Amino acid sequence: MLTRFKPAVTISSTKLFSQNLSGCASLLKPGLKKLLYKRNIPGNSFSGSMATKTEQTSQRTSTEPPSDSNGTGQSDHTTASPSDYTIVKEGKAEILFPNKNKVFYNPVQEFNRDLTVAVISLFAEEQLKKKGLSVGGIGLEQSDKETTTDDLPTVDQDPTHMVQAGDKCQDGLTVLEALSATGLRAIRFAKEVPGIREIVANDLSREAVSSIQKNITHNGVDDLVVANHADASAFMYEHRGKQVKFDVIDLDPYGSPSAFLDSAVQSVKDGGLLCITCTDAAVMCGNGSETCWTKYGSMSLRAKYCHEMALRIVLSCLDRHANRYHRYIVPQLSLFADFYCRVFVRVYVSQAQAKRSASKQAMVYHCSGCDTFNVQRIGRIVEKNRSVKFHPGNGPPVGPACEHCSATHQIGGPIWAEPLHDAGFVQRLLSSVENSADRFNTAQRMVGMLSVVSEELPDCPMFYCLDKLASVVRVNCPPLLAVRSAILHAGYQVSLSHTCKTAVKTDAPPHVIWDIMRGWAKLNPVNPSRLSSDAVASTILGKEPGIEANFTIRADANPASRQKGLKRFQENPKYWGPKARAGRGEEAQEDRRKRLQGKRQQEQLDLKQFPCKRFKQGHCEYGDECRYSHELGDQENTTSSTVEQEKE
Ligand SMILES: C[S@@+](CC[C@H](N)C(=O)[O-])C[C@H]1O[C@@H](n2cnc3c(N)ncnc32)[C@H](O)[C@@H]1O
Ligand SMILES: [Zn+2]
Repeated sequence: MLTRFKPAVTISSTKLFSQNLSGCASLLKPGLKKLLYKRNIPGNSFSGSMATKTEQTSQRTSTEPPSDSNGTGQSDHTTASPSDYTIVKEGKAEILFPNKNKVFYNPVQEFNRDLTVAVISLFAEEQLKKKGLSVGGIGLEQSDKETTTDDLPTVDQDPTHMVQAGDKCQDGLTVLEALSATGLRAIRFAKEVPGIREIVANDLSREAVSSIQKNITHNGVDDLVVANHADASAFMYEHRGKQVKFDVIDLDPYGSPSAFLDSAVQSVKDGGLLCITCTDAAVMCGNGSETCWTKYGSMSLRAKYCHEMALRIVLSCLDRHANRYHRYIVPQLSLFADFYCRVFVRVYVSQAQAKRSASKQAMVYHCSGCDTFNVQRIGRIVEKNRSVKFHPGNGPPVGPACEHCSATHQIGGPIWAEPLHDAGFVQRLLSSVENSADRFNTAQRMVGMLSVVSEELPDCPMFYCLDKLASVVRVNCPPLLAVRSAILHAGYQVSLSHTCKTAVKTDAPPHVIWDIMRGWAKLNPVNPSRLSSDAVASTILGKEPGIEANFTIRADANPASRQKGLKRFQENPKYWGPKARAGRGEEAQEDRRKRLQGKRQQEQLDLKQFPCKRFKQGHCEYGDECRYSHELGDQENTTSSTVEQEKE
């Protein structure tokens, strides 16, 4: 059983809570009056109409600042000295971070938090517009005048209708940061997102809630942020059904969010926004597909497109959770950054729309020999006149063996096969960040990444990776622009993916891609001795191409984000990676991590300087995974020049 509602206050203050606060408030000292008023907010505002007395009491007590871990019943902010904390500044927030590492904080995730502030600001802007209010300071004032998007009314620029960050807005958003740790995110939302009515910063750890409370006071956001001590799932379940729900829920757990998804999809308002982080990317990238199955209900694959597939697995899982409650998702933005997935999705209620979800999900047939992939939708919709019929998908799209190399297929999924992003939303987000870059420390990276995202082909799940295509057929790696041009010359579309800098995302069927590689191999002949022992390469190159590839460089083959020289694919930040959980011999682990950071990678790099003997002799079964170099002679030059071009 949960113990979260166990009051940690003295009996006299608990008694006060059970009385009518407006009646007794005048008897209290001003400071205490403010504190009690604040604690009472969740019960009143989330219940919308009138919550039952029991509900109010339990919610109020759940927001009590917890006792310290030594069980004195006294919140440790009354006893701690300033030397117990390090001050961390991020955005407009200043966080007192406990030196004992009892509470979680990962500085590397600043990009994640910046992005979330930008996304929620834009979401708030769109929601408030419907209520005749406009928001200031998020870089959209100009574009608002220029574009009237969606079904939103135009808002006059009357200053009395203008909402600023930091001010409480009665018509504004209710936000739940369900796994808050220090409260950093919640406090940043309070200070940087305009149009906030209330934010609940929740955590299960007593130390964390104590830290949140301290930081709320330190930042002077008592009127906007409430600390709450509860299990996130239980708290969200309390706000499903007829209870008034949250406009925005942020989930930023240790590892997988899977345990929180069912409650999250139910406790967000119709049309509300979920912001979800997954730092268990490894399991979604094929390292433990059985674990991926237990957490997300999908099989992951070890493939070059695995980071995009990870995003699609999370979205698939979210939509399937939502469907159980006649809900469905619409992704706004889905990013793979550094070592984690971050998805922003809106959740809507509609039984009719939820029925369409099977046709938005797909299985992936991945060739174990040449990495060709085929996507198979699970459902099929036939619409005629006004009738809509739902059928199982037709398939499979492949035979028992790969038509290109004769190897067998692995089956991955289900994955989300619809677009990862809402193009309009991404465009407006990009404008907002460009026009107010000084709001964010990581603005440059945000602009670069959002620019690549805005160029991604929306209807082409997954992609090929240029170096992998080349290594499969044992040719030197063609320049990215040459392959992109060949695809365009053949009459298909092509784009990059924000998840991989050598991605070839295209609507061209696999046989066209292999024809292009055959064409490249004709221009750059492969040493026959290399082919003789490689069944995959010799099978693919043994077929005559159906089309003649044209590698003449086209101007439209160079994406705008690349021409502009934007910061699109950043190097891993220092000490990157998911941080260890708080309070578990953390210091030692952290030190160890810093000591070892990059060491293994360095060792790998060192070995990569030596040519692989097996590869030289014609066959290395380790392929891309080999610790030694497979880049020999002229190959080396072409590959590095491709990378150089990418860096330009
Ligand atoms: C990764 S940290 C959150 C970091 C924070 N969002 C940030 O940006 O700095 C995860 C937090 O979730 C809390 N937590 C873990 N399980 C929980 C649960 N079931 N309910 C509520 N909080 C939980 C942990 O105590 C920890 O503080
Ligand atoms: Zn194959």
